[in-house]
Amino acid sequence: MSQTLISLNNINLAYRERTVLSNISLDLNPGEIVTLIGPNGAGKTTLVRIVLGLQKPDSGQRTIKRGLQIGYMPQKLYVDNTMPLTVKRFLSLTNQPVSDIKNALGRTGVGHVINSPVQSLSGGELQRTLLARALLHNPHLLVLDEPAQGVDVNGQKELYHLITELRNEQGCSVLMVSHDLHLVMASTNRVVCLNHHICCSGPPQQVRRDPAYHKMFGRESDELAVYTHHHDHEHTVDGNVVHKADDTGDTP
Ligand SMILES: Nc1ncnc2c1ncn2[C@@H]1O[C@H](COP(=O)(O)OP(=O)(O)OP(=O)(O)O)[C@@H](O)[C@H]1O
Repeated sequence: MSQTLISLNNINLAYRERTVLSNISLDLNPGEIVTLIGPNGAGKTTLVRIVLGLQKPDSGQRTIKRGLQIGYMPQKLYVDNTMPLTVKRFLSLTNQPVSDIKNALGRTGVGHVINSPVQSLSGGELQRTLLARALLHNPHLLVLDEPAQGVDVNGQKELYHLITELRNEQGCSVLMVSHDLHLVMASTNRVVCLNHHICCSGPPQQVRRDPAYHKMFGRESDELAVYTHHHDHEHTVDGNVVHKADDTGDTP
């Protein structure tokens, strides 16, 4: 993996015998924006935690390029409402100089919130503050877990556009989790559809025509894509794969 930033090979993980991740192999390459999509409980955050090295898989290998800097934007931020915490103080916990904090907030479009309490931020301001925090580490890889949550549709488009701009400026790679393929289409090089295992992956235009993608997102996805094959497997409620008895083998 000379060029690859992080490589996952045959990752498996179960919680109390419930399969959460099955046979996941994934390479993250320089400069790529990779979007992980999948239904609630599909294992996206768990996979992100494995990528970050915060969670150990039951089996499989994670290989990381030496010296790789990762900036992480978590899905949720828990801040005690009784604890006074300004954005400046919150970002100072990264031990970065105030000038860098100001620059990062300015770059994500929220320089004006530097002295505001974190608890008072709007959904969009909070997401941009968390993005600024991830940028403070000058990352080679930005890992963003649902970066546009709590943001209205126009704000989401702007945020995904900003993520692409940051990738272009900084030359970093991006791994992000999203539920909205139609919104991330323009900002993504590769989509990985996860439902405990990788159901399909590829450029967004290809994935949105994939029957596995339709199977996963149901009627909502019908407006976006056209069936060309049939899906070769079903999922039980606990996410395990059951191959169809009459499968003819024309898998996507
Ligand atoms: N520490 C844990 N102990 C037991 N089960 C867990 C643990 N962490 C996650 N799980 C379970 O693993 C499954 C996958 O969770 P995960 O958070 O990775 O899904 P997700 O795809 O990110 O979901 P969402 O889209 O709702 O955020 C869920 O059923 C969850 O309840």
